[in-house]
Amino acid sequence: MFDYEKDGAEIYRQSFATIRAEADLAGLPADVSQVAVRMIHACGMVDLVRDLAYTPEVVSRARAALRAGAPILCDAQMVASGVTRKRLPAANDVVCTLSDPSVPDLAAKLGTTRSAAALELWRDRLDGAVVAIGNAPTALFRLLEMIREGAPRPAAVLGIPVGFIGAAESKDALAASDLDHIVVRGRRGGSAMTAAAVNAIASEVE
Ligand SMILES: C/C1=C2N=C(/C=C3N=C(/C(C)=C4\N[C@@](C)([C@@H]5N=C1[C@](C)(CCC(=O)O)[C@H]5CC(=O)O)[C@@](C)(CC(=O)O)[C@@H]4CCC(=O)O)[C@@](C)(CC(=O)O)[C@@H]\3CCC(=O)O)C(C)(C)[C@@H]/2CCC(=O)O
Repeated sequence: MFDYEKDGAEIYRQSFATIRAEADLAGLPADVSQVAVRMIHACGMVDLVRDLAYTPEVVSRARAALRAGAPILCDAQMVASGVTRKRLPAANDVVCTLSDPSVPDLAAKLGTTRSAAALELWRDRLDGAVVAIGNAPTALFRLLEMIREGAPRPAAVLGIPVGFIGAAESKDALAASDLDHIVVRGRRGGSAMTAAAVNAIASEVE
C-alpha cells in the first residue's frame, strides 16, 4: 500500500546521516556532538544545537561515573523508562523516586511539587551520580538548592526540563553553577531528549 523503509538499522542510518548533514555541529567537541545528535534524533529539531550549553568535561565525567557504577537519578518515570538498559556499562541503577509512597505527604509538608520533594530520597545516592532531569523545573531548582545547602555533588547533571514556567530559569541557574552539566536553554527539553542524552553518554554505538 505504501512505499516506506522497513529496515530498522537503515532507518537509524539515514536518520543520523540526515541530522549530521542538517545540524550545525561544527563548533561542538566530538563527545558533545555525539550526544547532541542523539538528542536531535529524539525531538526532530536540528536547530537544537544553538540552545545547547555544556561544560567541556561533562560527557567524559558522566561516562567515567557510569563506568564506575554510578546510579542515574531521574526526575520522572518517563526519563527512567527511556534509558536503554543494555547500553549501561555497569548495569547501573536507574532510579526515579517520584512514585515512592512517602512523596505526596513530603510534598505537602515541604509546600512544593512531588517532583521536587522526591529529590529528598536521592540524598544518600547523589555523591558522584549522573542526574537526568527531563520534565520538572522544580526538581532542577531543588537539586541546586540542596547542593548549595551541602548535599553531595553529582558527577554530572543533564538538566533538560521542558515547559513555560521555570524551565528556562532553572536551566540558566544550572548553567551558571559550577556543576558539570548539559542544558538546552529556553523552553525546549523533555523526557525523551533527556533519556536520549543518557543513552548517548552510556555508549555510542551508531
Ligand atoms: C507543571 C508540570 C509540568 N509537566 C510538564 C509536561 C509533562 N508532564 C507529563 C507528565 C505525565 C507528568 N508530569 C509531572 C512531573 C507533573 N508535571 C508538572 C508538575 C505538576 C510539576 C513539575 C514542575 O513544575 O516542576 C508535576 C507533578 C508534581 O507534583 O511534581 C507528573 C508527575 C504528573 C503526574 O502524572 O502525576 C508526570 C510524570 C510521570 C512520570 O513520568 O514519572 C506529560 C506527559 C504531560 C501530560 O501528561 O499531558 C508531559 C511530559 C513532558 C516530558 O517530555 O517530560 C511540563 C510542561 C514540563 C510542566 C512544567 C513546566 C510548565 O511550564 O508547566
